[in-house]
Amino acid sequence: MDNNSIVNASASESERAVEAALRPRKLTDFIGQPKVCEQLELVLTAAQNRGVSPDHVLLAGPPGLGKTTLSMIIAAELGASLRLTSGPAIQHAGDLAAILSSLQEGDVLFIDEIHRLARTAEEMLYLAMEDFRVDVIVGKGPGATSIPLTLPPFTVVGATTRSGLLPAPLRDRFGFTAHLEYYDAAELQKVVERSARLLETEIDVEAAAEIAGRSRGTPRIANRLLRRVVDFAQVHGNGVVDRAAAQAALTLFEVDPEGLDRLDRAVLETLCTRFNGGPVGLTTLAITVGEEPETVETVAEPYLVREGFVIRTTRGRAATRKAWEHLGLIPPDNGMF
Ligand SMILES: Nc1ncnc2c1ncn2[C@@H]1O[C@H](COP(=O)(O)OP(=O)(O)OP(=O)(O)O)[C@@H](O)[C@H]1O
Repeated sequence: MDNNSIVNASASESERAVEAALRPRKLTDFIGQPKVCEQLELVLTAAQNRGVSPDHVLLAGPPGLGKTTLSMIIAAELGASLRLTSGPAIQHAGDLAAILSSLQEGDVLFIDEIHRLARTAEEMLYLAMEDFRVDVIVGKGPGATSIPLTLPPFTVVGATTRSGLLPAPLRDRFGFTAHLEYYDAAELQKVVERSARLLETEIDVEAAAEIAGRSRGTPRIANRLLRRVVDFAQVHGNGVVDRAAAQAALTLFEVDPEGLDRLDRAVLETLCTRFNGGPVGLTTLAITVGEEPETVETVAEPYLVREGFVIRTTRGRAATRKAWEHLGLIPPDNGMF
């Protein structure tokens, strides 16, 4: 088990290319996140009515919930050009200066993983966002001079999975921050049904619900599971996705009805059967499972804790009653429950 897991919320570059076909292009096609959509629509419409570029927008939330999609929708709704970059792609302030100085009036600049910008670039960005100005350094050493360059008005859309890591001065430059939440099962079912339509695949309601229920609140995972289910239905059936095909495909890929995969279940089984439910330290748990502590902590644990299968205590990780019941085991009568 590694980051290539079918239920990993992050995507590789090649997967992003496949995903592009499934992105909603308008705010009205964007499923879920009703508060964010309503707020965003207001911000964009008000700016358009005034004939100005909207405030800078920060999109905060876990991977795979639609931050890149929303940035594209913002540009499309404004009829603006979109420039895409990311924190890790900007190694030096000069890289950012080159992008900023090429912006046209009204452009939308999307900066993914904005919390990973280099410090010098961050400082340049404050100034550009606040005063639409960038100081370009010409020359090197003692002869270097700084030439102020005025930029046309533009809108930065920043995306971050870790808004807590953003320095306050940068956070303050965003006039509007949208917090994306995990999707509920009904919303994910709509995502699956919409994607199936785009993939020209027939899917019944039960199958869409089955996939949605195993998608960990994340559209990216829903779309990935759907692609595997479609493969299964095409290879083993007539291409129509029904509940039996969905269940068989997801069993084959070891994603259970709660969306747990092989590593998640191995962690729970180890906790319950080897350590009587814990608490047990992370390192001991990871060694017993045969994984690196970091993998257990960053890949399996967040979802297990979020869904109430595991709790973190000062003495280590412990299984909850829900974990025992999920594995079909009887919780011990040790006063923990
Ligand atoms: N609300 C939605 N409705 C329909 N599809 C969605 C929605 N949100 C996301 N998706 C789909 O999920 C996939 C991932 O979305 P996106 O790339 O926008 O996520 P992200 O939050 O930017 O992820 P990351 O943080 O990893 O960059 C895309 O294929 C997109 O079409």
